[in-house]
Amino acid sequence: MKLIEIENLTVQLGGHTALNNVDLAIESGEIVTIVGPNGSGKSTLIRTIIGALSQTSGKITRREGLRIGYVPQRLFIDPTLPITVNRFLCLPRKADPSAMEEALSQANVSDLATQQMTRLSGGQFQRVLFARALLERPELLILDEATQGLDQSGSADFYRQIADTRDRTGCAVLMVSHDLHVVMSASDRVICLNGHICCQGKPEYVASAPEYRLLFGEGTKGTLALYRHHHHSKSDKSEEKSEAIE
Ligand SMILES: Nc1ncnc2c1ncn2[C@@H]1O[C@H](COP(=O)(O)OP(=O)(O)OP(=O)(O)O)[C@@H](O)[C@H]1O
Repeated sequence: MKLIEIENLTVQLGGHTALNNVDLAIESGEIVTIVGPNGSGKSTLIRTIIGALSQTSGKITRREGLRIGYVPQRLFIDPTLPITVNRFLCLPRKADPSAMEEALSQANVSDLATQQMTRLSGGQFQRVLFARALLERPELLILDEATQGLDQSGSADFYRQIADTRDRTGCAVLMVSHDLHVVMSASDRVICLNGHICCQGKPEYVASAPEYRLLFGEGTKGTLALYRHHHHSKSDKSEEKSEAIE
């Protein structure tokens, strides 16, 4: 079932065309990752989907009553403002204590409930933002470079958590990432964006697509190795294709 359908989306910002004729649909339960160079319109796409930006033309159809959980790239909290994790989770509206406990546990930060937000490490902070998004009981979880500032193993842990959440709740996930090496293996579908969609498909297909290689170069061996590591029992044709290009 389609949760979101985007048709012919064009977004102009200050006279600059950030997105041009983008078509995209997100199906229930799939993990979709958007990759693309700096300035390629990734955040613009996400922000238009959540309604923070308006499209210049085109159409976005959201399934009626769709619950979206959003994890931003970063969030500024005034360092002089004392606020605990539990209180933060109650913004903008009060949350049920057992739901907060559950969300923190799912994000693997149960022990941080009474900590001050300003004392959290970058990784802990992002996990709390993730817990906050989970409180919405999202059918679609949207993450905009949520692992920015995390090291590679921290990012890999974070993506594992996201995949676990999808497996447990059946939510779809749409995320933007620069962590090509780890994110490809965690995705069902990768969309390569550069103002328009250059190519899209299964991770191993995109990694070998000429359009992707033009943008990111040939250095995808790590991606493919990791992909195979997670899916070594598969022996479908696409797997053979990813073997063949190394
Ligand atoms: N308010 C604005 N006015 C004019 N141009 C803008 C505005 N906001 C963004 N842009 C431009 O739109 C383009 C897309 O920006 P966007 O932030 O969506 O890219 P991105 O792919 O998310 O980049 P990054 O990987 O660096 O986060 C960029 O060229 C950017 O300079």
